[in-house]
Amino acid sequence: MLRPLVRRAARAFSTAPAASLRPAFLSSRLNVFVSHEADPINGNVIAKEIRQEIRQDVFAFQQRCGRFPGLAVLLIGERKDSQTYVRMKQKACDEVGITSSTHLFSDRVDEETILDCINDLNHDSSVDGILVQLPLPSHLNEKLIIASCSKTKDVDGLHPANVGQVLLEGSNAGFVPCTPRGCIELIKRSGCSIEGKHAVVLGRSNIVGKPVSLLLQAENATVTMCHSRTIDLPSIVRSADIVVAAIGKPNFVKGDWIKPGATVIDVGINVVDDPTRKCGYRLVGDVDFNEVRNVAGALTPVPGGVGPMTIAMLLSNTLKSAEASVKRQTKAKHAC
Ligand SMILES: Nc1nc2c(c(=O)[nH]1)N[C@@H](CN(C=O)c1ccc(C(=O)N[C@@H](CCC(=O)O)C(=O)O)cc1)CN2
Ligand SMILES: [Mg+2]
Repeated sequence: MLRPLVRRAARAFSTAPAASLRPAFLSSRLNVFVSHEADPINGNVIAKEIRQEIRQDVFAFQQRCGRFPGLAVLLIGERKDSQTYVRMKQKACDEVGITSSTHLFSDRVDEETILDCINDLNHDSSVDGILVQLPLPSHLNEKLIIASCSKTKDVDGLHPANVGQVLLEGSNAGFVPCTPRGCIELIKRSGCSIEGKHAVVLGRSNIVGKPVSLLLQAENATVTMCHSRTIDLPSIVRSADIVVAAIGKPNFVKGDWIKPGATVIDVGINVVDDPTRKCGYRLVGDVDFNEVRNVAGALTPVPGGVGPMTIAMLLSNTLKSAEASVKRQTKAKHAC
């Protein structure tokens, strides 16, 4: 039976060595495989703790600087999932005291209108962060639109200058993309040290696979990046101490691919039919949770794993941007 996530969550915060370090093992005396259920890494609980920390820092910022940090989100088109994520971002901003505005556009909007809006936001001193919700309708040039956001307000960390910074600086970069940063936080807070470990990343997207590989490498993991053309994926995954799955295929990673005791981070959010539910569907990750939980040392669920961390990291990046903006203004004042 699945252990309740909330009951197990305390372990994620504990500074004591987590049970995630206690792998499934072959008992030397009995020489039998002792089955072990993975520690669920509770992203909801960890993200809530982070939001509480951010809320305190936001109010301290307001006391010091006389204003709240501001985030502007552009939502283009009618995708239900994007609408949900943008609503979640607004709610999280409200909770921590970040001022948020949402700019809605029809899915037939022309590129010029989007670029004009971004240009206005680039010059609006009450806006510290600009985020363009992805994916975009296919007629829009995603690269151009992202690159048109000021790199000093790119709280998604997707502007080419910020992508380059992650390559050069790892987690010390100005804006680290939210989902990859959330993955690293979850690994660390689950009690798993990254240094010296073999990390296998499934997927090579710009938004997750590539940056999370760089961050893991910067934390001194030995990283193998796998993708749709990788030969014999299961045997590579089997050699991993840490697996990050971001391949976009429901229940793709199976239990017998996992080294006993490994830490498994599931980035996938896939919708599958479920006639037993009123809504007719449910969300599953890229990892076959029911199989992998019997082998892994620690495992993120979907929902309630990486997703909530993405939003917590966005709030953190927005506050960071506001602080950097105030620093730049103070420096410019003193230079006069
Ligand atoms: N500009 C961006 N676009 C997109 C990003 C991004 O980081 N920047 N990431 C994803 C979507 N996303 C945020 O935008 C996101 C996805 C999922 C969640 C989340 O918390 N999911 C919940 C389940 C929610 C549900 O019930 O539907 C969970 O996993 O528990 C947050 C943010 C693509 N686009
Ligand atoms: Mg891929």
